[in-house]
Amino acid sequence: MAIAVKVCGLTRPEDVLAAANAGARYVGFVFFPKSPRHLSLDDARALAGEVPVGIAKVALTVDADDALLDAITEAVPLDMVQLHGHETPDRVAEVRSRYGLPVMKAIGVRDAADLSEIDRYAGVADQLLIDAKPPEGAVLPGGNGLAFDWRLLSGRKYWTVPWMLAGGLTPDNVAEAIRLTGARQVDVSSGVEAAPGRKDAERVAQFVASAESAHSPS
Ligand SMILES: O=C(O)c1ccccc1N[C@@H]1O[C@H](COP(=O)(O)O)[C@@H](O)[C@H]1O
Repeated sequence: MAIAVKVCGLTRPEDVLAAANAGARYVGFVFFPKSPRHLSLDDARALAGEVPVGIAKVALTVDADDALLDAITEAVPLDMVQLHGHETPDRVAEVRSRYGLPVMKAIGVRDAADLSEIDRYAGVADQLLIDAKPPEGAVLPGGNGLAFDWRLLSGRKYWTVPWMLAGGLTPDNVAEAIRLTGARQVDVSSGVEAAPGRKDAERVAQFVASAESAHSPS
C-alpha cells in the first residue's frame, strides 16, 4: 500500500530538493511569523518555483484572515491550503469557495474526547490533518515535535475524507505510527530537521523510506 508523505516547513531550495528526491508527494510552506519556518511571500514564491511538477504545494496558515490568504494565493502558486488554527467549519467552507483550492483542516488530538472534532470537520474539509494538540501556552499550534497516543486512532480508519497523521513523527517511529493508525498519509516537520527551519536531507530520505516500508493493518 502506497504511503504519501508531506514534508512541511521547507525554507530553502535544498530542502525542496531533498523532499523531492526522497519521494515526498506534498511540500508545506509555513506562513506564521512566530514559526522558525515562516516564509515571506517572495521567498515562498521562489521556493514554489523549485518544486517539481507532481508534488503538491501546501500553504500552512493559522487563523489567517482574507487579506493574508489573498496575498498568499496571489503571490504563490499553490495546490492546497492547510488551516492549522481555530478555524470553524463555516470558515473552512468559506476558504474553499473563495480560493477554489482544496482545504486541509488540522485537528489537535490529546485524548479520546478530541476525536469528535474529526467528525465535525469531515463533511466540510477536503482533507484532515490529525496532529498532536499543542501543550498549554505553546507558541506554535503545530511543529512542536510532539506525538499523541496513536492507539486512539486504531480501528478508526473509515472517515469519508482522506487524512494525514502528524505530530512528533520521525524516521524511527513513523512505521510504528502507520501500523497502529492505518494512516495512508503522514506529515513531518521537526522530526527531519538538523535545526529549526533547516531540513536534514538524510533524515528526510530515511523518513520517506521508513514510511513506505511500513505495513499498516489495511
Ligand atoms: O511547522 C511549524 O512551524 C508549524 C507552525 C504552526 C502550525 C503548524 C506547524 N507545523 C505543522 O505541525 C505538524 C507537526 O509538526 P512536527 O512534525 O511535530 O514538528 C507539521 O507536520 C506541520 O503540518
